[in-house]
Amino acid sequence: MSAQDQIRETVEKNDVVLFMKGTKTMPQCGFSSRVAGVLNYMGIEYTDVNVLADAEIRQGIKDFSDWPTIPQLYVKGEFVGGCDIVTEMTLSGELDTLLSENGIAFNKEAADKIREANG
Ligand SMILES: N[C@@H](CCC(=O)N[C@@H](CS)C(=O)NCC(=O)O)C(=O)O
Repeated sequence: MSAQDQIRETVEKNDVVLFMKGTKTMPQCGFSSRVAGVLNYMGIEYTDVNVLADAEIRQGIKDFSDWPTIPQLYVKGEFVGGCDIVTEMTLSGELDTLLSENGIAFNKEAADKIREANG
């Protein structure tokens, strides 16, 4: 299967996917660590894809989204953004809305705590 087919299948079969450097339990880059940390803290179930394990996926995900960097978050097959966008969306409450609209469970109190701590 080509890298593009593999990526498409992954984002179609899993509600929330984070393409990242390292894993959700052992991130290997500060940007990936920040996004995984938010998702972990908010108790969101997600699939992590370590792009450092596969050079074709690392390049392929940039081509797939036409976005030059990693991490990349997908919800229900749609590209959401990287670290800056996910951080902004967390602080503005837009991420809560997006998750709710897509029926993705998350811990609202934890999301509120992130906002309180960064408000
Ligand atoms: N501003 C970016 C920061 C992410 C970033 O700069 N990632 C770099 C360094 S980890 C990257 O993916 N470079 C391409 C690569 O390593 O393949 C964001 O919001 O996600």
